[in-house]
Amino acid sequence: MNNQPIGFIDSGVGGLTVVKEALRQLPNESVVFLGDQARLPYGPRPAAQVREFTWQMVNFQLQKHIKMLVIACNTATAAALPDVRAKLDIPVVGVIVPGSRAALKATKTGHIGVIGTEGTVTSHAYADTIHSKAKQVKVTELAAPKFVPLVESNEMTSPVAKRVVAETLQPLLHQGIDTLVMGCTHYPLLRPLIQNVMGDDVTLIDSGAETVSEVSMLLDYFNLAAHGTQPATNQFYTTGNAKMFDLIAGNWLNLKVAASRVVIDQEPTDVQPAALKTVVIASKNPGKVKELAAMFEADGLTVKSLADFPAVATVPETGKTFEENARLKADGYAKALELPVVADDSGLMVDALDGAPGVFSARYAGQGHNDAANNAKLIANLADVPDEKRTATFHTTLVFAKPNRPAEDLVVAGSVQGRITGVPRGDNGFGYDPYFFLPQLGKTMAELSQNEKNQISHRGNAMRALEAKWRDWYKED
Ligand SMILES: O=P(O)(O)OP(=O)(O)OP(=O)(O)OC[C@H]1O[C@@H](n2cnc3c(O)ncnc32)[C@H](O)[C@@H]1O
Ligand SMILES: [Mg+2]
Repeated sequence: MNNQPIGFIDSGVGGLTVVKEALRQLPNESVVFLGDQARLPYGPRPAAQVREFTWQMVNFQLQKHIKMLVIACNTATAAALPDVRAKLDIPVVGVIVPGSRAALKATKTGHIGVIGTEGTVTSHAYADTIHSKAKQVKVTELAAPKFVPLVESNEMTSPVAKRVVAETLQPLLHQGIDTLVMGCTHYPLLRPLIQNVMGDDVTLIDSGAETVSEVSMLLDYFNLAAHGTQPATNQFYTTGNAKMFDLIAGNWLNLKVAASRVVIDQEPTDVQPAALKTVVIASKNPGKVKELAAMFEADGLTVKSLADFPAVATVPETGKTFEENARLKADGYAKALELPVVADDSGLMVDALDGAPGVFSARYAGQGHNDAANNAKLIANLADVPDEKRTATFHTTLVFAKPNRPAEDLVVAGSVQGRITGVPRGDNGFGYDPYFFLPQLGKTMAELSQNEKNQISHRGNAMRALEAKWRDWYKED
């Protein structure tokens, strides 16, 4: 009997699929989980580097006095399990043998498919393990390098994920494969998509979940199981972004965790692949988010908005200018989320109303304000103003902020002139768009497509100013 925790390590959040199964099957056991999100994905890295990183995680876990170690990562298991097992005097469990065993049990056709990272697939760890037990079984291995970035950027159900999964798995179809090993602990988070492409006749093997049965057996064999007399305690650590970690754990695994960020290597880590970089558009206005997202997505960044972070406290817009408010929002949310943030403060300035509603554009109608009420108030206030005096300007200030470094904010602005009509036109856009008439086009802003609006709008102009500068600014560190 032993109340010390079991250590779990992975390159990212994928290993949590194993932890979740452990919490279910072994509720008395305490868990220490460490994900090396700052350096994922491990898949494309050389085996020697994966081994080095794995040892850094192992050393962190040893300081937590673990009684058993689970390498909840296929890439790390393939690269480092024999080495780690040889040097530690506690039991060390990998995910490849349990996954292989379960696949052998499930297959009837004798043809097993294995999907994994490049590292796992080129090591042939699954094929070798399966063949060491049953030579006649056919094994087809396929690398799915795009899956881990999808999961780590919280894109599990997006149309992109659907397309990537369908395209990746094509080579495995119509070959007589009746069992498919999800040879990466991130993949169970894509399980519905994978099952959908492979068809209901194919049995999916969750190698991580299978591993927990092995852990359970070893606890008994070595007489290491917890007493169950005191409540289990679970600790979660990441080398990356703790908020993102908690979000994925909560949304997808229903695990309420509050991860802590830790540093396990003293050397500065190398740059994360662009696909894993995230920028948050700190706005609650879906119209704005839609207009701003395209620019960053085109650069391969993952774009989030405040809708992805429902728990974050709203930053009050107490500034007197667009810039003050945009800075408040950008700095406030960047600090709270520990991520790069773009904030937009914008509004309509009507000359006949001395620049109103200005920074109060969103709240013009007061309590219970919304677009319709704001527009109604605007039109009422302009009732006696003749057409030629109804000139107005839309303005946007954009502020790009890095976490905890407000002094380095990147600030740009853009505007567009027009006239406030009496009769609304068009269904596109948002806010005051149906009343904002562009004489040169003979249309209101709401009669333009998204693309057309971006070409002439205040936000489009500000985005072009940002476009010219942000990459250099973003790279500086
Ligand atoms: O603060 P966030 O969460 O970003 O969202 P918000 O809608 O409150 O945004 P602001 O505080 O910057 O207020 C801007 C208001 O100005 C108006 N507005 C800004 N850009 C507009 C556009 O492109 N078309 C129409 N109305 C716009 C609209 O009423 C917005 O609610
Ligand atoms: Mg606002």
